[in-house]
Amino acid sequence: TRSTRPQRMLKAVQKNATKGNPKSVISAIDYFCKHSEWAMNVGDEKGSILDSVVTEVNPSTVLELGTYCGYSTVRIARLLSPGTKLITLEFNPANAAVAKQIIAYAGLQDKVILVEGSSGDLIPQMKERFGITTFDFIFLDHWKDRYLPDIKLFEECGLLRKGSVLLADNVICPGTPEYLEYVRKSPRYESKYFPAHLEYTKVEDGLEKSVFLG
Ligand SMILES: Nc1ncnc2c1ncn2[C@@H]1O[C@H](/C=C/CNC(=O)c2cc([N+](=O)[O-])cc(O)c2O)[C@@H](O)[C@H]1O
Ligand SMILES: [Mg+2]
Repeated sequence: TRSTRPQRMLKAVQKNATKGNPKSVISAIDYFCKHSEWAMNVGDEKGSILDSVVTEVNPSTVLELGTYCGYSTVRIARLLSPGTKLITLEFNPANAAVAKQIIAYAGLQDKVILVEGSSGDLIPQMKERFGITTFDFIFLDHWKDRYLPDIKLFEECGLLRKGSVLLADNVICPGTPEYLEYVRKSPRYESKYFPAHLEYTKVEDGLEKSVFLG
């Protein structure tokens, strides 16, 4: 049977990137998406904004919703201080399998805990399964209609503290209007929009950074 796009992306990484070199893995995926097949990675332009926010926050506890092929997982994990791990949630086993291999190719497997399952089920388990009290940094990049229910779940589960940073991809395209309205209107968040473009295109998109005020 024909291969899948994530499988072809993995092949491109294995062919064009250098094992153990996260930067080369990121470049190989961006090249694949620009010259072979578009894929829904956060991409290089928004990825640079992601990098700057992760560097600024320098988080000790990190969660990513929607691993997909692991592109943003690699971007984030390569910037974490020694001993810090990021938890990433992915409910599609085929995508998780590809992401696992891409993360390992980058040499970042010791900095990543990839959990198969849905955010709705797993978020309430974070404390007991991973000994998390609160998250310093959360990257939302999963199904867009899950952003709002999941941020409310974070509040209900007491997983946010004063200063927790949530960074959401695609708030313009495909768009997350209900989430955007919530974080911009709620007195419990200080929100800021970072304009950019939909990965590998000229279509407007951007990231919304929301700081929990406690
Ligand atoms: N609740 C959940 N728990 C765990 N994993 C979950 C999940 N919901 C989705 N996922 C996984 O996250 C990925 C989906 C991302 C949706 N992004 C998108 O739909 C998307 C679309 C465009 N686009 O159409 O231009 C551009 C983008 O940057 C995008 O992120 C898939 O791998 C899916 O299996
Ligand atoms: Mg996205």
